[in-house]
Amino acid sequence: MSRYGFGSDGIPENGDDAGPAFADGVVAAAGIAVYGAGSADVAATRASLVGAGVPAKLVDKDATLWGPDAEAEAKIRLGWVDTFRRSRELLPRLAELRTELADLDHVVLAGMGGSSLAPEVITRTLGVELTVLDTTDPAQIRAALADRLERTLVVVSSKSGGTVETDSHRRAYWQAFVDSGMSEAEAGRHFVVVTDPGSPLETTGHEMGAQVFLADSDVGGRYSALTAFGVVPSALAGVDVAELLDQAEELLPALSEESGNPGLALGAALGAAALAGRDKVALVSDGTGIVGLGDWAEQLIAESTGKDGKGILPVVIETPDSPGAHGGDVVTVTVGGAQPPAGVPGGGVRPDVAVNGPLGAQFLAWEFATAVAGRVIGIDPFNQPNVTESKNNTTRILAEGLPDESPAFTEGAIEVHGGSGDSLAAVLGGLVDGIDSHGYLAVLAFLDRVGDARAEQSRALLATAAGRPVTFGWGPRYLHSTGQYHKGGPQVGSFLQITGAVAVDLPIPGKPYGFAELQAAQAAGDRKAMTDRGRPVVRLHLTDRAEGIDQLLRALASLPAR
Ligand SMILES: O=P(O)(O)OC[C@H]1O[C@H](O)[C@H](O)[C@@H](O)[C@@H]1O
Repeated sequence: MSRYGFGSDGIPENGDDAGPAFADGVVAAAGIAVYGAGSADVAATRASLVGAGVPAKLVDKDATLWGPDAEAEAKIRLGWVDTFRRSRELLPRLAELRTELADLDHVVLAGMGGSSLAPEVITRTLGVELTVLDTTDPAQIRAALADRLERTLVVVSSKSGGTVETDSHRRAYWQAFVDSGMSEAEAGRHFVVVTDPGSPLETTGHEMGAQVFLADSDVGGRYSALTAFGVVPSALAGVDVAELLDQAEELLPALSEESGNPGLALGAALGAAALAGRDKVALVSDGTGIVGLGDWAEQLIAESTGKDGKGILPVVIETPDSPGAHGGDVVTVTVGGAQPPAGVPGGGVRPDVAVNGPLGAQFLAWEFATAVAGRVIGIDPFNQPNVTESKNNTTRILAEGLPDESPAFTEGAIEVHGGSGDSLAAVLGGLVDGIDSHGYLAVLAFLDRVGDARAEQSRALLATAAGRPVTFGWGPRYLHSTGQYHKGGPQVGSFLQITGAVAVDLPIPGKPYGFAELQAAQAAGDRKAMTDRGRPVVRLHLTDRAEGIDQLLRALASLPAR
């Protein structure tokens, strides 16, 4: 029997003595079912968590669960457990606002990391349009500004109120509204602000004449899916958020239980696997109705656990057919929304663990599981000690100017910086060969998520060539997510950074730099954080983006598979 209760052909084992194994491996409540968390290792971990009273204590928001060093932060970070109650209070005002702003039917969400990832999953899953801006790419932002401006409602979401990308989007939209002939009062009507009480953005929002929603301040960004950060933009875009809150509420009672507790089962499975050396989690959508949860869970898991040289690396796999879902140090987790009765979870993948159930309950179950896994592996799941490193480098670079770097060589539309070899294929082959035996490769693309979307195909090609976990992140979005793990987690990463020429820049009103310079400084700042750690970093700069992406994909396809 496999260690997580699934057979090697992906069919749950239910022959011989393993007859009830599959059934035993299912922990379900409130529509959430966690399959495959019944192995001996997991059972021991679960028993020790139960012995320490963790489930009930966590539901009671006991801040002592992660040790004395984590206690102060945990005291102000456990509101996510029942935040859905407070979020309900927002619903009448949101309904009114939707009617009042019915003419603004193009909703743009400016927000980084925890301030945009949940609304993106919610709206994608429910098929509701929402334009998410979590980029500094000038072409992507210019395209958003040019799209139905007079009908655009911009939700500016930032917990701290000080995030440079979000502040820059706010400035660019304000300028665009005013330039289009709107009065300041009219422009203000096009903004909704979501922030923590007392943040600088609260003041700015009022000054702009925006609608201001204050979020639960005792919930950290990556745990904020069911707070105003998840609820406000989703509701304004047209989602029935009450349903999501109901789904979470229904799950809560089970989370304090010693058995029949899906959050505990998932957390114990992830934590036990990490302790046993399986510290990468491949997240695969099983195709049963939840779209993009992996991108949200990626931030939750990476930023919560990747620190002190420890952590769980989330690896988002595009489809059940994509390469890289399995590996000796990988736990394969499929995620879905509506497992048919008697259906086999996994959507064609051979999962170690399968999590299936409604989205609102998934959010709460994954948050609970991450906090539990954090205790198992011995880290503080609520801080992010290394996120500021790249930000500080970026600020310094913006003040001092971009580093003067010349490429090792240029091949076609690609300038190659770093690595060894005298052709693109050789450099890429060398990068892949150099991946640590317990390591991973991260592709970090500071490009246009929409216009340059094909760059994402590099992940699957590299996974095939490397035979090791390969992640893909759009910069600067990943800096607010997996960036913490890259710097704070086990130092076994190799990095392929992709930057691109900017044809037409976009100024940031009130700032001495434009988006192109900010984007370049963010890429350079993160490069520095990695090279300072001695990690292998290759940078490919595309002098022509479309041609450069083609060339890169061709070079990757030519690498031998492992
Ligand atoms: O909501 P904000 O304050 O703008 O923060 C957005 C993001 O910024 C930081 O990088 C944090 O590490 C993330 O956890 C957070 O979600």
